[in-house]
Amino acid sequence: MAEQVLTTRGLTKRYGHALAADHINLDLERGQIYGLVGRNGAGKTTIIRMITAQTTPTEGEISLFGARDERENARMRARTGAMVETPSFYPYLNARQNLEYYRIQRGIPGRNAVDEALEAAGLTDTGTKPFKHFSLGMKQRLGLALALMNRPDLLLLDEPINGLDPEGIVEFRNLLLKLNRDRQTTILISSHILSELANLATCYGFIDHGVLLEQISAARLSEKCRACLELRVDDAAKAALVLEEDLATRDFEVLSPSVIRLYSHLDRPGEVTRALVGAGVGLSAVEPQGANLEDYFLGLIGGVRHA
Ligand SMILES: Nc1ncnc2c1ncn2[C@@H]1O[C@H](COP(=O)(O)OP(=O)(O)OP(=O)(O)O)[C@@H](O)[C@H]1O
Repeated sequence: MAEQVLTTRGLTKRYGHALAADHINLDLERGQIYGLVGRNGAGKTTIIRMITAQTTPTEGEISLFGARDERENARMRARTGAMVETPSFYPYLNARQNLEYYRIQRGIPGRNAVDEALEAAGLTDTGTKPFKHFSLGMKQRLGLALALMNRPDLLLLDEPINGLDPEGIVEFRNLLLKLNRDRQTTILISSHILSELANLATCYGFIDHGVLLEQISAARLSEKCRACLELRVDDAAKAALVLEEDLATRDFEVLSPSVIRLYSHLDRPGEVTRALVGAGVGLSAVEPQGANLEDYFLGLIGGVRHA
């Protein structure tokens, strides 16, 4: 069985009457990259801050690496690294000097921790350049390096991609994929833009108004977002037979006795209509469908995107 890295049950945070996180149940297994997706103010930061113990939950439980109580959790937190707010770095110090400062402050043994972290964050060639001259992408990578200095097994990243240009996003994504592959680091990463996490997350949790609306694997999500023709028929079993025998396709799903999703013949709806009607199937609609990832998320929260 895969190792359970993080479990939350009923995790709740209340600020006055407002529920920032409402009974959140998360399950992260070793090696997963979990994308926590929600609009600004949905509750992502609050959840991450409860996991890192920067904020106390109003109610609910957290278990890191199978810990059974808060004392064990406190020990297990040494196996985590987090980047929640952009850390404050010294503007006149370079990447290495900034990390060395934090290494000593946090009591992390071994000077090679700094070199390893710089390497893992793709920052080995910044030389003597002071932090104040770093691009946003470099700043974010230094934040990542800091979170990696203790070689964490669980990495918690709050909106690390926010504001990066497309090239910066790809670079950051590749760094995380490499960490995940080489060290089996489990990653929880939040974003308000679902597509930023595409090709990265292996599992998604969609959050809105503090509520975790859905957890879904990346494979299942891309299946759900696959382009198709939705056929509304009077007899799905009979229609399925026609698709198999007359159109020689099995690439469809019967959703209900009257709805079929056909993933082939996308550019030939006329052919599909002729075959079904010709075989006596009552056909009331043939509709091209296929949400992209962002549409799926918006459909789920039922709202308009907020900037
Ligand atoms: N310290 C606080 N006091 C009062 N309300 C807070 C506090 N921190 C967060 N909130 C509220 O809790 C809700 C969730 O905020 P949170 O920062 O967790 O959302 P988020 O999804 O991380 O959004 P963002 O990306 O904008 O930070 C918001 O309505 C926010 O105003």
